[in-house]
Amino acid sequence: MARITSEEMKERLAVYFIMGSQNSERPAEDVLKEALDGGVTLFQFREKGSAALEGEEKEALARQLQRLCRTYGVPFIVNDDVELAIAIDADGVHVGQDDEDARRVREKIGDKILGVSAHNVEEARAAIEAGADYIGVGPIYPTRSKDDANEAQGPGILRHLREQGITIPIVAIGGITADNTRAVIEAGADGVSVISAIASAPEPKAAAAALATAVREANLR
Ligand SMILES: Nc1nc(C(F)(F)F)ncc1COP(=O)(O)OP(=O)(O)O
Ligand SMILES: [Mg+2]
Repeated sequence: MARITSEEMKERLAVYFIMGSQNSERPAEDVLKEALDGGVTLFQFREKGSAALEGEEKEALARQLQRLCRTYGVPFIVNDDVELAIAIDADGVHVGQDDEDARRVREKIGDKILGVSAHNVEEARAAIEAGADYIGVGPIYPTRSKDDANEAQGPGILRHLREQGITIPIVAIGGITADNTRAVIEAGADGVSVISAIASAPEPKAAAAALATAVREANLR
């Protein structure tokens, strides 16, 4: 299997749903199915928080959600846990600045998708050097989904990265909704990643569809 192309990566980043067992009162599988029906293009399993599953329970949930994504042809990305991603043959991993070194992760995962969090030009350039296929930039707006999140940066960081010649596929993260999606796409993001905008929505399918429409319309401008 070859590395994903930049063009396909950008398409996959359009509506990037992220969740784990702690992000909804409902079973994760039910929420994910509705999100996939609504048009989610990429999924990240992010199992974090004080009551996060561990060990066999975490792997069992990962495999369950991976199976669901496979039926929709949507790539399955694992957050932080590189060993789990390899054990279940996930489609990729996402690591942040405080996780395993991205260069080391690239060596371990071969051609799988590698996503890296970046907050500035230096971190973006380092991620590219390390072999990232995309970078997650944010939090763009205040978020309640990550208790150790940095200060919200606003869409300006996206514009700044593009002005500094960063051309790697970028997904915006942090407080993203269908209402602010146009601003982040116009500022230079290729897609949006969300947790609560879908996982906490009364209708995850409609929420995913609204995000997909907002990204599509912003790209037409
Ligand atoms: N999980 C993420 N996914 C993305 C993605 F690009 F995929 F949208 N961007 C950023 C993060 C944040 O990654 P990190 O800084 O390690 O914190 P955590 O492990 O708590 O998520
Ligand atoms: Mg992390």
